[in-house]
Amino acid sequence: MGEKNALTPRSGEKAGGIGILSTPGKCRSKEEKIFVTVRVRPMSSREIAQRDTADWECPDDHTVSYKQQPDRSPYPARYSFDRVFGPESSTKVVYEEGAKDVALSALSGINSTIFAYGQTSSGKTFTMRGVIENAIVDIYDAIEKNHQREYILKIAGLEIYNEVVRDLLNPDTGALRLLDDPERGTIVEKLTDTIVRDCKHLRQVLSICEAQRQVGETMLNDASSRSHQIIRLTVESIPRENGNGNGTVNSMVATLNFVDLAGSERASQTLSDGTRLKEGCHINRSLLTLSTVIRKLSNRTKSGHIPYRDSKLTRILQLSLGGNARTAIICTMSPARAHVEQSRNTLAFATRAKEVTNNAHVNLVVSDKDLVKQLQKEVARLEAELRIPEAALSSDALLHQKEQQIQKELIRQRDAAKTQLNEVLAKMGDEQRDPKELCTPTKKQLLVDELGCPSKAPFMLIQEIRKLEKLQDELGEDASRALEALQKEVECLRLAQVDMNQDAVQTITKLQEEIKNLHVQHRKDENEIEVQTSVSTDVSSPKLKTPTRRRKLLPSTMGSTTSSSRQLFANSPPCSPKTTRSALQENNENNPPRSSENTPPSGGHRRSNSVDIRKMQNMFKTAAEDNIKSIRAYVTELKERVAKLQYQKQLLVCQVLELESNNTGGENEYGEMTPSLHSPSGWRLQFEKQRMQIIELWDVCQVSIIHRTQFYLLFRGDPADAMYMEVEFRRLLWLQEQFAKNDQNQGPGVTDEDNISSYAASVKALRREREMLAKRMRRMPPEMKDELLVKWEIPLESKQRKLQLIEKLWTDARDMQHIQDSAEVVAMIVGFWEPGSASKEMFALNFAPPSSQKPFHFGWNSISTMLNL
Ligand SMILES: Nc1ncnc2c1ncn2[C@@H]1O[C@H](COP(=O)(O)OP(=O)(O)OP(=O)(O)O)[C@@H](O)[C@H]1O
Repeated sequence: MGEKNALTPRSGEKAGGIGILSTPGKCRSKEEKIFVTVRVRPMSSREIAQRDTADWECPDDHTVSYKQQPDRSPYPARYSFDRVFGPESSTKVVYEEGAKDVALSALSGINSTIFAYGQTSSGKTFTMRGVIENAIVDIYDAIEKNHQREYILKIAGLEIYNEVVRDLLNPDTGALRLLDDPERGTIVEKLTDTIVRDCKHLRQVLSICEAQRQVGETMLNDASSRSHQIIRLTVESIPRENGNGNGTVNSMVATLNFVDLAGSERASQTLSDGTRLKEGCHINRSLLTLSTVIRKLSNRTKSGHIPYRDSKLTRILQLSLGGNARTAIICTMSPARAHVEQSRNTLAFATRAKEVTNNAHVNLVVSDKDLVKQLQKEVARLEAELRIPEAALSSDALLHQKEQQIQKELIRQRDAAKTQLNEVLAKMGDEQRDPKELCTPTKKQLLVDELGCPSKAPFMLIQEIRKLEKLQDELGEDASRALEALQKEVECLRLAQVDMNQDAVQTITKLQEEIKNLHVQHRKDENEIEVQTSVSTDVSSPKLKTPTRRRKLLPSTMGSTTSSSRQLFANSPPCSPKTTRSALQENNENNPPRSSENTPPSGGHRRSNSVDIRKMQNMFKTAAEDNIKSIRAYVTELKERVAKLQYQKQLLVCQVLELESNNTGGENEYGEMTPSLHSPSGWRLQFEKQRMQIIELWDVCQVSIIHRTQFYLLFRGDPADAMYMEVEFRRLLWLQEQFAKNDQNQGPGVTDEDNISSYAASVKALRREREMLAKRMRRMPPEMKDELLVKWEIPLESKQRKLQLIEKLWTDARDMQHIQDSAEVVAMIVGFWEPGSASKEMFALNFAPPSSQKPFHFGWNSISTMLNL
């Protein structure tokens, strides 16, 4: 019991949070087993008179053993418990060593229960009376010694008689109802709680309870308790100093239950009938439920329903049985041989009870008054925060600061660009207006100085203009992006702070207005620049062409003029996925990144004058983070829509093909006559032939062998498959054509990575797929693996035997047995083949070259992934 003192709370411990302050709070809970002791009473005079013998003995403080144990008895001869008290043990010792620690926990805010269990006349009432008396003395003693806290004790008494709950302090109320409280568990409605004045008053109240309890005479006990009695002490305490210094008053509240159960009895032994028999039935039934609850709790590994609700006793004691309470059970037994069977039952119950774990914690409460005070403080604090714009609108202020920084930066860059442009235009204007002036020594010299070589001047000027144009474009894009992102951030903030005070709302509105103005101002400025650009472009007569390669690499919104990018942003609602971030993302995902490698160098201008996109992205990253999910969902949805459209398109292609074939009167594209598709034999022939062609084309185009397997196993000759066959055939022809074209065009500097539809890239992809399948073979059961190796004639001990096997698959397009076997092996490895599990509509009929498809997608579920869109 000593280690359980660890549960004693420190004084001034704080409750978890405002939400639970009005009800018992939860602090430092600890799992702890029920403390189980056994008390063997002396032989009663009745037992002695009947010449019964004492068959039980207590060899030590933890063991009780049966003296007359037969050799082959199914029962244990010895039982061990936390403490065993022999017939000579006094009740004081039983209390001190078996109940005191638990009883006094209530003073520390921990719920506690002590109950006596045993057969009738085994000494439960005798023991509990002593335990209660000793506990009262100790409780008052402890209260007197504790000068730091003030205690209030309340007492209530109830009995459960024939499954009816009665108030022992107010018997006239009749049957009491049990109610379920989410915080406190089961509560007894209208149970009288009497505030105890002092120890003497407590004893008086206890005696009233005792007097009210149902007692009757039975064959075994002259004063047998016919009901379960629960005496409930409620111990509340508050620190005398009234608070812990931080405004929270720590009240603790705990209940201490003393439970004196009615004893289990056998009608044969008690020779009861009539009323006693009925009582005995109720007693036994509720004790049986208690026993079941204990048994189930003791075997928690087999989680299951705990039937607390099957009896009033277990409902009321629910917290004490596996819940928020410390519990001690004192099992009483007679040593007499006549009761050996009942005693064994008691010991079995005690053994199970030892395994039940409770989870007690200190219960803290804050009175309503204190709670109101605390909430008032919190409200005042929040109000004060809202009144101070800096504090309440810190995020707003930060945003404003950012916006100002960006604005400054944009203005600075715009001015720099303008100045440069003006300078260049001035020089050019001078040149055009008065060519002679250029020949004047000063001006000519100036230009020569500036450009290095007079003969290169026009070319250099064009270069300068080109750089400026680029700069303007970039600036415009950057500004649009920045403003859009800013607007979005403000919008999101506004939405999030709808409930903010009026000040905040006004500030936001003002900020938005400012941004709007800035946007208008920016456009105005930009228009000016555009006008100047067109002037400069006109002036520089040779049309400046962006190199084709660059145009191809840059997405339209990045590579074209600012107006198109503005259009994109302008069309997007602020919080739709198509905001700045998504636009950037889409560009990044679908196009090569705009890195220094892909963007032609624009001198030092970009570095020095352009807005740092990376920096800006980082600035807005946080705000955009939340939007990413919706962007992804949006993109996925788009992909799926595209996939569906693609599929619809393919169906149309098939219909056209069908019409074509009808129009040509059964003549195929090779000028051969095809058998009628409407006759089964005709279709079969056509199918076999087309399948052969497809298999050969797969081989030629180095198509994924997983794809081949899927297709081969799915389309087995059903006439309804005609269009799928045709589409696959057309697709492969197209691929073959593409490969031929690409291989012709492929120059020495172009790698396979550049040219994803090259034959070489497909070969590489197929090799990777084979390697992956070889790795995947490891998951197969060894016997199955060996069987396959043998079948495919791979030596079992050879190196890389799995890869050897995979490399043999799908290699002979003309051998149908080989194809069939290959398909089976691939399907087995990938594990996707379950006949009937896949629909043909889900099949990937993609016109993308195989090398650009992701080869390792298993399963048939996602159209978008399968179509690789
Ligand atoms: N440890 C003990 N030492 C001496 N006498 C005892 C002891 N335990 C019980 N007795 C006596 O045995 C008798 C039966 O005890 P008690 O009424 O407490 O049994 P019980 O288990 O409460 O029975 P029931 O379930 O029928 O109410 C009483 O006369 C009591 O005084």
